[in-house]
Amino acid sequence: MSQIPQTLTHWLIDAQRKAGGDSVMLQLLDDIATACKMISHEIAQGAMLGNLGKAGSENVQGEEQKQLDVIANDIFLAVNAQAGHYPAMASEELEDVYVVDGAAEGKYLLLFDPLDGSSNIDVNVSVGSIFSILRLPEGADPSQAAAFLQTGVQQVAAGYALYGPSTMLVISVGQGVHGFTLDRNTGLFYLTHPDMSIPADTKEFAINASRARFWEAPVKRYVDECLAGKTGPRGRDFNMRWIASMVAEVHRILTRGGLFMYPMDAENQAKGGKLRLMYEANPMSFLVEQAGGAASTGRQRIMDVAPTGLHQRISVILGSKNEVERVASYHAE
Ligand SMILES: O=P(O)(O)OC[C@H]1O[C@](O)(COP(=O)(O)O)[C@@H](O)[C@@H]1O
Ligand SMILES: [Mg+2]
Ligand SMILES: [Mg+2]
Repeated sequence: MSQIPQTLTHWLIDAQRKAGGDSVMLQLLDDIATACKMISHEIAQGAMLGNLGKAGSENVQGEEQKQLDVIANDIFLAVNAQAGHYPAMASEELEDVYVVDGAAEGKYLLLFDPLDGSSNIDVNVSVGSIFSILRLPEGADPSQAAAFLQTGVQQVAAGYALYGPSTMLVISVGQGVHGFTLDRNTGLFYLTHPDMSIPADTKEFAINASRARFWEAPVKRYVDECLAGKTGPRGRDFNMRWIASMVAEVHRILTRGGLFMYPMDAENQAKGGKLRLMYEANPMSFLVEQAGGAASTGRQRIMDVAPTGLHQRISVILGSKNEVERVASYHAE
């Protein structure tokens, strides 16, 4: 009989047995998986459910919301509120902390980007969801943003769902990075990518090159050197990608290596960058470091940044370790 891969549930039970302690993390990740399956279903229907297009509203950051941004946000809130483990949650789509009724005893906090890369939704290109789980600090008031403002190194789990040609859930509880693929027939996630790891070297980078005129000198230098190819200072040809969906870019890097940059530049400097620290940069940095890669602002390790706001933006340079270190060294010069 052919071997059936391990289901997410069995993998979580195993992981909990090995780590000891209670089964809370198992329940938390199982709920995340349920929410992601529901979102995956909505997305897979494409135009059939009339869910594509604008919602006619803006989020807290003044960005236009798509209907699916709102739907995915509602699903994440509803599914993860049920078990009562989170007294509060925070989302890209909500200005303030969302307090969960009847969950005052909960010991964890959930932050999420319910739909990442949502500009891709109407053109049927991969999108994702990103999440970060923190402990509620002893004595902290979960209804206040201050309870959430912890450094990335304090995350207890993080991950993303990728809604691509197949739907995948990629998670880390601090013991490596593991990828699960959704089987639509059984509705179960199966372990297909155990121990994902990022090679230290790469010949592929990702950046939105339309912003080149705004780049700081170290970023411009790095990209120019890559583009110079074999006859340039790097002595080899590089390939470039830009999907405009961070989940899809990070997934590629976890699969075959690479460098991803959305740096602070002259145009986004006043905001601190484009990507959000708490529910984009930190969870992705946690995964990337767990897979042997690195994640930096260019000037400091992302997961050491002391956050000042729920929706804080930050410069992001992550992926294959030697390339991240090279860009950081250009910033230091
Ligand atoms: O359109 P740009 O400037 O290339 O930005 C793309 C980036 O913006 C994001 O889409 C931001 O995510 P949201 O869709 O959650 O706002 C990233 O996923 C992606 O890397
Ligand atoms: Mg996003
Ligand atoms: Mg989003």
